Amino acid sequence: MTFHIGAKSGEIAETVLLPGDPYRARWAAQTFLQDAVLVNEVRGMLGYTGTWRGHRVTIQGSGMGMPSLSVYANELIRDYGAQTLIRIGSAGGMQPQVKVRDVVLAMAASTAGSPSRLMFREMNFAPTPDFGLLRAAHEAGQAIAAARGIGLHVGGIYSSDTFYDERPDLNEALQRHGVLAVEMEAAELYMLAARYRRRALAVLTISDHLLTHEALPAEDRERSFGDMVEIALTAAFA
Ligand SMILES: O=P(O)(O)O[C@H]1O[C@H](CO)[C@@H](O)[C@H]1O
Ligand SMILES: O=c1cc[nH]c(=O)[nH]1
Repeated sequence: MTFHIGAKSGEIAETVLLPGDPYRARWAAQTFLQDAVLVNEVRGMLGYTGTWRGHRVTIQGSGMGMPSLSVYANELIRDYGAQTLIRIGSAGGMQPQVKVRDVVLAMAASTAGSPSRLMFREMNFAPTPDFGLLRAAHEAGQAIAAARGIGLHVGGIYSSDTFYDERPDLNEALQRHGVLAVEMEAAELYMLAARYRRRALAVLTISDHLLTHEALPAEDRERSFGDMVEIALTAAFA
C-alpha cells in the first residue's frame, strides 16, 4: 500500500498498462484480462490485475497530466517493482495524415514542462521509449492496423501541461517539425523509465484533431480503443 495506491504487496504485476482515464482501465481489464481483480480504488483511480494469455498484467488509471502520471508511475516503480510501463492514452492529431482512431507510437515526447523539468532545469533532456517495446509494438501494430483499416504512425509527440492552451504559435511550430499528436503524460513516463531503468512506451489513439476539429465522445474514449490495448499487450510480451 502506498500513499495513492491501495494494492497490497504482490498485487501489482511487473507489466502495467496506464490509461489516463480510470474507466478505460476498468473497460480494458474487463475486455482483455482474465480473472481481473480490482486492486486499487484510492481517489477513484481504478487499477486491476489479471492475466492476458497467461501473463500477469495490471491496468492502472494514471489521471490527466504529468504530475498525476508521475505519482502513479513513481509508486508503481519504486514501491511495487513495475518493470514495463505502457501508457494507453488518447491524443489529439496534429498532422493531416494522422486521422481520428489511428494509432500513434510515440518515438519521442517533447515537453515544455513536467515534474522532471524541476530536476533537469536548463537541460533539454530527450524523453524516448524502450526500443524493444517500440519495435514490437510496430510489428504488432502493422498487422492490427492492416486488419482493421486504421492508420499506424511512429514519430514524435508533444506532452503538454495544458489541454486548453493559449499558444497556437507553439502548436504551429511543433506541427512544422513533424510532431504527430498531443497528449499530456508520455514525456514524464519516459523520463521516469530512464531514471529507474525500466521499459516504457506510449501507445496512443487519436481521439480528436487539431486541424479538422473532429472529436470522439467520452464513451468512445473510454471503451472503443481496443486496438491500442492489443498492441500494448502484444508488445509487452513479445
Ligand atoms: O485519455 P487519456 O489517457 O487521459 O489521455 C489524454 O486525455 C486527457 C485529456 O483529455 C489527458 O490525460 C491526455 O493525455
Ligand atoms: O491532451 C490531449 C488529449 C487528447 N486530445 C487533445 O487534443 N489533447
